[in-house]
Amino acid sequence: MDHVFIEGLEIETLIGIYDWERRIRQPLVFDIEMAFDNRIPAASDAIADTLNYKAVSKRVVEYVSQSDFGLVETLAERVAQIILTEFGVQRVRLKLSKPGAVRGARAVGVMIERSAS
Ligand SMILES: Nc1nc2c(c(=O)[nH]1)N=C([C@H](O)[C@@H](O)CO)CN2
Repeated sequence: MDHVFIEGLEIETLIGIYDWERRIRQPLVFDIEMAFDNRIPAASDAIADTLNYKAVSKRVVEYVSQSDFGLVETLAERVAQIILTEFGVQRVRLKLSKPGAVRGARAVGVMIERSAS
């Protein structure tokens, strides 16, 4: 299966379960893989025939930067649903990393894979 991907998309937002986290903004990093048949846009060489990674990135930044969830799990699910429903993607794999949240770890977070129903 072919994919359009977005790697290392860093977005600052309000996220976390602790009181001190409710008062600051923290960086999150998104790695996103979206199933998409590469042969369709390759046949026409037209941006209209592809899954536009710039448009998806813009929408994810807009949503995440205005969100204020406690858990990374909740945010990951919401972003995956936006990609499936608003961009007509059949399957999305999403890794949400919270760098610096745990001392000694480069990042922690979740990885999910969801399909359009
Ligand atoms: N599975 C999760 N574990 C934890 C989360 C989370 O969102 N999902 N969040 C926290 C805190 O907000 C943490 O990131 C602060 O350092 C702890 N565990």
